[in-house]
Amino acid sequence: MPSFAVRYFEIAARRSPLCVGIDPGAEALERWNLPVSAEGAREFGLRLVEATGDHVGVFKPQVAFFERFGPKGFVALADVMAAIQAAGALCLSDCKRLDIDHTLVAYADAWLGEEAGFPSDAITVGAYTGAGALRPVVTRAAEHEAGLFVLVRSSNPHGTGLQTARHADGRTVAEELADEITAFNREISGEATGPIGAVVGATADDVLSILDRLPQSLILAPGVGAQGATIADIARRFGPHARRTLPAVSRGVHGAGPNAAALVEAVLKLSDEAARLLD
Ligand SMILES: O=C(O)c1cc(=O)[nH]c(=O)n1[C@@H]1O[C@H](COP(=O)(O)O)[C@@H](O)[C@H]1O
Repeated sequence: MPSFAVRYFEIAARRSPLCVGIDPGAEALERWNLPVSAEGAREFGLRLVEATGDHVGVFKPQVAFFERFGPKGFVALADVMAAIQAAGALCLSDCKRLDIDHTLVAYADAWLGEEAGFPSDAITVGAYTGAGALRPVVTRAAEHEAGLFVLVRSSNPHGTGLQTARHADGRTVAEELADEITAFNREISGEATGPIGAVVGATADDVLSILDRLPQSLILAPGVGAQGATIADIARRFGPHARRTLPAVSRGVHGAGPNAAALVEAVLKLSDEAARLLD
């Protein structure tokens, strides 16, 4: 199987570079006249994938919105993941796992590879325990041609202080993490795009020095739509790095629902902007 990056570039060219989030929060479920339950979350995900699946390259189910319903929520998540796969799209499971290396092995078992509980094309992870702690999950991702997206610069205002704090050598915490990601990617993939991507919010203004340090990473850019950023903001803020960026949109798409035609229209409008502005 080709690497996650190769699979992404292929489907982005054929369908869209957009990453559509599946976030069945209570407000979204009520808007779609669905019960706030595991069944409602399942229906929400299945309808979104059914309506837009032909046009979307990557779906990103946010695991918390399923996990909140306990075991039934996890069954619902598995059904939605199966629908994503059946639609020929990539599944980026937004589970944001984070721990010491020993425990991350169990998370890798849960999310990466055919034998995993929730086999995903890619997942999101945190790195507060240090990039070195990610090694087992990096190894697993590389073995299974899966992708990892490490949270480097978040889209929310609360992360700024922590992520832009400076080391004695002058690099910010986010820049140091970016360097470590690139070192991993070089080790695994030589000069090619590696399995380790980065999450860099579309809302942040100070990201070029981070992106310059991530030449071999795909970039997941949440914050478009409900959090106030636009695709044009990504083009402006990310500069030459925009062409390997997945703009991530959740409420900005499903807020157009539940009507299927309106969902498709929202996806096509954003996809068209992304194809024009991010290339
Ligand atoms: O990793 C993420 O996807 C993520 C990182 C981040 O810094 N900010 C952020 O909003 N996200 C996720 O991206 C999605 C954004 O949703 P919307 O604001 O509705 O488009 C949510 O699922 C968030 O959990």
